[in-house]
Amino acid sequence: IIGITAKKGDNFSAWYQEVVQKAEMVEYYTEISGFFVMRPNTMYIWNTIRKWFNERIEAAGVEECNFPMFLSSASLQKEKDHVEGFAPELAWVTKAGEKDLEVPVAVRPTSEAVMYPYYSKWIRSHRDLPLKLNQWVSVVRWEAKQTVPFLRAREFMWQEGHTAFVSEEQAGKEVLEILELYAGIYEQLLAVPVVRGKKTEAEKFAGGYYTTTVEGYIPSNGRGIQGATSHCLGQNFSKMFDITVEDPANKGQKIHVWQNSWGLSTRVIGVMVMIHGDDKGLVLPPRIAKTQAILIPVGLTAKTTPEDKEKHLDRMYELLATLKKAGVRTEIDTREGYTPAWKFNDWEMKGVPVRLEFGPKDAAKDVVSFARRDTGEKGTIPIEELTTKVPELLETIQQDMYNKAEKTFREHRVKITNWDEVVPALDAKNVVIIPSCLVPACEDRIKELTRGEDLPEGPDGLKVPSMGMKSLCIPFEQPEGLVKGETKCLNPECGRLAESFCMFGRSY
Ligand SMILES: O=C1CCCN[C@@H]1CCCn1cnc2cc(F)c(Cl)cc2c1=O
Ligand SMILES: [Mg+2]
Repeated sequence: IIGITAKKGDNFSAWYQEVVQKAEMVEYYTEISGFFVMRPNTMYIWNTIRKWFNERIEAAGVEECNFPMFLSSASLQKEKDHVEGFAPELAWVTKAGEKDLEVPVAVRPTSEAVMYPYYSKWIRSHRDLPLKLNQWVSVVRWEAKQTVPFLRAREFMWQEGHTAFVSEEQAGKEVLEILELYAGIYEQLLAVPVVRGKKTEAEKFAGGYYTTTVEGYIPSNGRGIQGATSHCLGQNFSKMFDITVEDPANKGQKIHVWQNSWGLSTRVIGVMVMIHGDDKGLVLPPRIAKTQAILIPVGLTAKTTPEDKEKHLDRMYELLATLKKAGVRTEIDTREGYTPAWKFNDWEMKGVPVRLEFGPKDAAKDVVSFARRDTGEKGTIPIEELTTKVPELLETIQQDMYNKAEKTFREHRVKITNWDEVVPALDAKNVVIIPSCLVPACEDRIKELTRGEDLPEGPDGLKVPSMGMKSLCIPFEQPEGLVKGETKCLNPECGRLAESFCMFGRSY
């Protein structure tokens, strides 16, 4: 049988793996585990994101570059303090052909160590600032954990932006501008709501000064997920890599530049699949759908004469041309030997937002029958209104998908000021927002205190997460009710004063 066999509600991970393969988005690269083939349906989405993002960062003065994919252990040494935690993820090339390399080289897991020696060479005077470069590449991190398509892979595509400024203020301003673009990719293209905030000291990028983040929520398992990050690196890397300019204020003095780095990866596609998909398969937000509408002939039977069939199909090709001219990415499915029902299933599995059925009865009434993929709603559209009604319908679907996901996230983001309500809230698939002292040791203790009892292996090894909760971010949008100097950190064993409300959750 075609279609998805796993049910999203009872075996989420099996459902997810089935959907991304049967919707022809990825193949598992069975030769080497942890790697995936990105197919055209995925690349269309990634390229739509890339166009949208590039347009906006170019307008902000960011230029494109492409640095080598290998880095030397010497340059890695410069950032050894925070790299040691990552060392197990580094992939090394030690041989060329039969010969050992004099000096092994590492495959880039991120490109600071590759790029910043050149930032040091290029940036001499404050007139060389701001320097703003971005590259669209893939990186390798030899993950030890179980890999999952899009969400955790040993090689993934991303963009990494690396910028340098003369002052903390200029850097700080850009960090937030980029973060807002990341939120835009999620909310405007992928119809996925995100919470904007700052990572705690425990969760930030250790090599940086502070990390801002957009955090998503997966209703199926109640987990939080990091969506993309925009870091202010402060002067940490300019001190490691000697990136300085003359101080215009007083000669002979050097200023270490203030830097940012920001990245968004193909993980965003996995988040979109998990949130919008259903038991029929993928549900694509129209703005990123390669095919927005699929025209399917119906009502043509053995009794239909060849002339009538040809006349009918000719009319459908006219509809196809009309819709394409109106800017609707439309295809027509005239495959012989497959029933309309089979075709409906196939295109539903691939997540096409709108199905357009056209049969002799529709032709007689000069209408086209439509079916929405997201809600299943059906109806008819007069043919002369197609070029306005179908684009409108696609925009309605885009907004409805976002609003539905936003409501779900909002309803599962609960403010809690009584510790005893925390674990029940997590077990009810919520993320929580609690008063927190933001101290790393307190977070570690909270993780231990909130481990659920290990649920028995669910069906087919689906373990509902019972791990403890991690801090996800300190939301820029703070709830009411925290009185500085009075409200306590919610961790009953802590006793410190609360600094901010902090969002915590079981997470990826
Ligand atoms: O997150 C981003 C956005 C784009 C540019 N980079 C930053 C920081 C990346 C942190 N990070 C993340 N993962 C890493 C893995 C590694 F194996 C090594 Cl050696 C280093 C790192 C590492 O520094
Ligand atoms: Mg990692």
